[in-house]
Amino acid sequence: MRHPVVMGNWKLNGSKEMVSNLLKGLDAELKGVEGVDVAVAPPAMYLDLAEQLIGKGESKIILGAQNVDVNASGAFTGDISPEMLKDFGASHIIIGHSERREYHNESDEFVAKKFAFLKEHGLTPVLCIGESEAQNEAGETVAVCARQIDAVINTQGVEALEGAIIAYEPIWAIGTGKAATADDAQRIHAAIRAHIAEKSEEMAKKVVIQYGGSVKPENAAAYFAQPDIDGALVGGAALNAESFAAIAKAAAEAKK
Ligand SMILES: O=C(CO)COP(=O)(O)O
Repeated sequence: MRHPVVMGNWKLNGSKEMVSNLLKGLDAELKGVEGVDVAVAPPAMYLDLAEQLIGKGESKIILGAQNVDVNASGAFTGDISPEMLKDFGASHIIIGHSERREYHNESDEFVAKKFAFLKEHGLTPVLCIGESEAQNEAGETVAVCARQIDAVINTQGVEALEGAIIAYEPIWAIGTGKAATADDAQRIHAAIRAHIAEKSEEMAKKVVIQYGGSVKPENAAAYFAQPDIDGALVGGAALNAESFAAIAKAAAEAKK
């Protein structure tokens, strides 16, 4: 049985005050909640503060980050290494988010390199995949997702997925309020799993696949009721302690 993981991607949002209020609120909301891993990915600037606050709290919130670069140290202005993320207690690292693929021209190959680098340093990659609206309308969804995953499998072997998380995020559903239906998301998740099963049935059964794209407290339970949806990667609704905790609680309830 796969353990559900609900992760909040805060994107480019936050201030010291907001991080402090959100994490304190979340700690209170999540007290006694079990059966779900809850992670947050604040902007890198706030990892230090987040690590301290999470350490003081009672809920076992997992600290994550939104990106990593592909060099360990040296003359790479502006980059952040896996060891730096580890230094602040961040373990679950989002890579390949569609916003980075689009605004920073990150290719499948570059994202796969990040994946390998995280694994090498004992960190958990949260690999985002997903199709654009045009690709969706052209019926290319599964092919796009398969290509994005194959960039990892073909260079590192299917075993590289051990312990990693895949986040299926249809681009047209991100921040639009136009969420995929639970049935459609389930169909794609099952297809992603089937694609991985072509290489390893065991890995396909084990790997956690989150859905992301306009997940809210109102629609979360419907996703988690699906057999192949193991959690969520949440944007907007993760910026509010009550709504993010409600999504985490829905996952814990559905996957009991
Ligand atoms: O991109 C997302 C999480 O990584 C989803 O964002 P929203 O939940 O705001 O649609």
